[in-house]
Amino acid sequence: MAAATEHASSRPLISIKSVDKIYPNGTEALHNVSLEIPGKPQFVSLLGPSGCGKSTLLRMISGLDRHTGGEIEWPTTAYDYKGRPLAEIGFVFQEPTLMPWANVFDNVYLPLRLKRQTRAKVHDQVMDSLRMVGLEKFARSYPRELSGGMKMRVSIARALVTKPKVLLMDEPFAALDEITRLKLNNDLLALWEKQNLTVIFVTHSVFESVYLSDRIVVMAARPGRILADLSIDAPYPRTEQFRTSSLYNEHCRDVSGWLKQAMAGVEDEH
Ligand SMILES: Nc1ncnc2c1ncn2[C@@H]1O[C@H](COP(=O)(O)OP(=O)(O)OP(=O)(O)O)[C@@H](O)[C@H]1O
Repeated sequence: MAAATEHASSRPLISIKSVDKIYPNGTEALHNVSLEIPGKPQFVSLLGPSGCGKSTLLRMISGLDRHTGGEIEWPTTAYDYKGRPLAEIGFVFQEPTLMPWANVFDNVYLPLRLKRQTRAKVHDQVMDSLRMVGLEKFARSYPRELSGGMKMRVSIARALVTKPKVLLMDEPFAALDEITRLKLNNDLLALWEKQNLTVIFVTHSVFESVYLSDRIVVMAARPGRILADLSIDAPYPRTEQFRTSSLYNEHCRDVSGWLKQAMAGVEDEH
C-alpha cells in the first residue's frame, strides 16, 4: 500500500503535452504548450502579457473548454464519461461572482448543493472553509455588506469547500487595492502551505508572481506559448522580509527580463 502511494505521488498530477487551442474564429490561442504539474504540491504562476493564452490554458486544464490538439492527462485521476478529470478542482475568477441574494454561508455551500449534499450534513465543512479564510463570523452576511477583499475570500472559500487538489486562480486579486492585495497574497500562501494544495495562478504582475510562487511559467502571445519555466528558490514561509530582500529583487529582475522578451516576442537566448 505504501509502495502504491509512493508510486502515485511520483507521477505527475497534470501532464500537458503539445496542446494547441484554435478558437472557432481562427485565433490560435495556444500553440504546442507542454507543461508538467507534479504530484507534490507547487505554487505555479502563469505570467505573460495580455492575450498570451493564460486564461485559455487554465480553462483547458479545468475541462471548462476543450483543446484542439495535443493531450491533457491526469495520470492519477479517473475521468467522467465526457473525458473530464474527476479530480476536485477549485476555480477562482477575477470577479468574486457571488450570488447577491444568498448569504455568505449559502454562497460557499453552492458547490456542495450542486452535488446534492444537504445543508445540515455539510454545515461543518462549509464553516471550516469559512474559517480558513477568516470569515466564520460573517456566515449570515450578504455580499453587499462585504468589502472587495472579503468577497474574494468568500470566493476562495467556495472554491476550497470541496477540498480540491488543485486551485486554479485567474487574476484573482487584480481588481483589489494594493493593501488588500498584499494581505490576500499572505493569506493565500498560508492556506497553500497548510492544505497540501497545488495552485495555478494567473497574473500580469512580476512582483506578485515572484512573491507567491515556487515556479513561474512565462508565456508569450501570437500564438500563445511557453517562453520560460523558472523556479523561484526562496524558502517558505515568505514574509515582508522576503519582499524587501535582495534575493526577491534578483528574481524580480530576472523574471522582468523574461517578461520583456515575451512582450517583444523575442525568443533569443536569455
Ligand atoms: N472564446 C474566444 N473566442 C475567440 N478568441 C478567444 C476566445 N477567448 C480568448 N480568445 C483569444 O485567445 C487569445 C488568448 O486569450 P486569453 O484570454 O487566454 O489570454 P490571456 O493571456 O488570459 O489574456 P488577459 O491577460 O488579457 O486575460 C486572445 O487573442 C483572445 O482574444
